[in-house]
Amino acid sequence: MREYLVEGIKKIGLKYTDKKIDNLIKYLEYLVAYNKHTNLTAIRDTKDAIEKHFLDSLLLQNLLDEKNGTKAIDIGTGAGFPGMVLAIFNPNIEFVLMDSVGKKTTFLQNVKELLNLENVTVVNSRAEDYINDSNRESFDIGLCRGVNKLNVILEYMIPFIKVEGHFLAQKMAGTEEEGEATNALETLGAKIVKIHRYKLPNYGDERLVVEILKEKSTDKKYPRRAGVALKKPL
Ligand SMILES: C[S@@+](CC[C@H](N)C(=O)[O-])C[C@H]1O[C@@H](n2cnc3c(N)ncnc32)[C@H](O)[C@@H]1O
Repeated sequence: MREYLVEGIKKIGLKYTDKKIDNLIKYLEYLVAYNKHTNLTAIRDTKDAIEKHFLDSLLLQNLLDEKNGTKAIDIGTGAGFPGMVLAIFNPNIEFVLMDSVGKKTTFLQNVKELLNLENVTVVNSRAEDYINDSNRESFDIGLCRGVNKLNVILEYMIPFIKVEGHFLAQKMAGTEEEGEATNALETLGAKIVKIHRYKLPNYGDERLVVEILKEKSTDKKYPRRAGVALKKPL
C-alpha cells in the first residue's frame, strides 16, 4: 500500500519526505481499523481510501503551494479530508479541522496525538456557531469537500477568510453549481477566479477545484444562524 500511495503522489508531481509518507500510512491504518467499529467513511477498501481520500486531498497541494498561506480551515472535514492529509504534508501551515459530529472530531484528535501534529487544531462545532470576532476573516485558505452545494458552503466559509484569501472548494465533475452561487458570491464579497480540472492519478476520475478569491470584507450578519444557509441558501 505504501508503494501505491507513493506512486500516486509522484504522478501528481509532488515532492515528499519519508516522514510524511510514514505519517500518512499511520493515519490510513488507524482510519481503516477505527472504521471497523465506528462509521467514519463509507469507503472501506484500503486502495479506494488511498485514491479517493488521500490522493484526492493531495490534488490540492500544488494550488496550496502557490497561495503561500499560513492559516487554513477545513469545514466539514469528516474523517480529515482534505484537511488532515494536507496538514501532514504542510507542517508550516496551521490547520483548523472542523466538524459538527463528535465521533469524527474524537477520531481526528486521536490522529493529531498519534502523529504529534502541532499544526492541527480540531474543532467540534458547526461552522455557523464557531465564528466569533477573533476568528472572523482570519484564514488565508478555506477547504471544503463534499459538505453541501456551493451556495451553502460559501456562507459557512467566506466569513472566515481574510480579504485577498482563497477558498479552494473541491467538487465532483458534473455538479456545475457555479451558476446557482452567483448571488452568494456577490453578497459575501467573493468571486470565482478559476475552475481547475484534475484526474485521480490511478483511477482517472475527474475532479474539480473551484478557486474563489475573497475580494471584500463580509457583512457580520453572515453566516446567518445555524441551519439557515442550508434551508434558505443565498
Ligand atoms: C459528506 S461529509 C464529507 C467529509 C469530508 N470532507 C470528506 O470529503 O470525506 C460532510 C461532513 O460535513 C459535516 N458538516 C455538515 N454541515 C456542517 C457545518 N455546518 N459545520 C461543520 N460541519 C458540517 C458533517 O458532519 C460531515 O462530517
